[in-house]
Amino acid sequence: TRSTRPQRLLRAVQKKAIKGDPQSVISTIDYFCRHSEWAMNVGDEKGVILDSVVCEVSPSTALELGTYCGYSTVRIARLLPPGTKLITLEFNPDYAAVARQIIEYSGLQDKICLVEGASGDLIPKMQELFGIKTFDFVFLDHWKDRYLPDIKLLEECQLLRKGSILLADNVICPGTPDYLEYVRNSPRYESKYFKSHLEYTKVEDGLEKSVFLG
Ligand SMILES: O=C(NCCO)c1cc(-c2ccc(F)cc2)cc(O)c1O
Ligand SMILES: [Mg+2]
Repeated sequence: TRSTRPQRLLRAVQKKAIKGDPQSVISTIDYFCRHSEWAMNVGDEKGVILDSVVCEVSPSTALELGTYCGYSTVRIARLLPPGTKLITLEFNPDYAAVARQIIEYSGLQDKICLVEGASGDLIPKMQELFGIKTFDFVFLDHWKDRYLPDIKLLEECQLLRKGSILLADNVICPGTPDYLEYVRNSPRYESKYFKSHLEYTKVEDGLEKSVFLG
């Protein structure tokens, strides 16, 4: 049967990227998605904003919701200080299987822990599974209708601390209106919008950066 889009993206990485070189994995995926087949990675334009926030926060503990093929996972992990771990959650087993191979190809597997399952089920288990007390940084890039329930869950599970940074992809396209309304109006968050474009297109999209105030 016909290969899937994630499998074709993985094949491009295995064919064109330099093994053990995260930047070449990132560049190969961006080239493939721009010139061969669009895919829903955060991409190079929004990726530069993601990089700058990760460098600014320099997190000791980081969580990504929505791995997909591992593009942003590699983008984030390549910037993390030694000894820090990025936990990434993916519901779709086919996406997770490709992401594991792309993460391994990049050589960053020791900085990344990919967990398969629903974020709503896994978030309450972060303390027991990983001994995590709080997250310094959370990147939201999964189902857009899960952004709001999942940050409320992070609050309830006391996984956010004063100064924790949330960075959300796709707040315009496909859009996360209920999440935006919440973080922009809640007294518990200070929020800022970084205008950009939907990956590999001219369509408007952007990232919302929100600081949890405790
Ligand atoms: O659903 C998304 N992510 C979760 C996957 O499990 C997602 C979708 C899109 C997108 C798709 C179709 C379109 F027409 C426009 C945007 C973009 C993204 O960056 C995304 O993260
Ligand atoms: Mg996205």
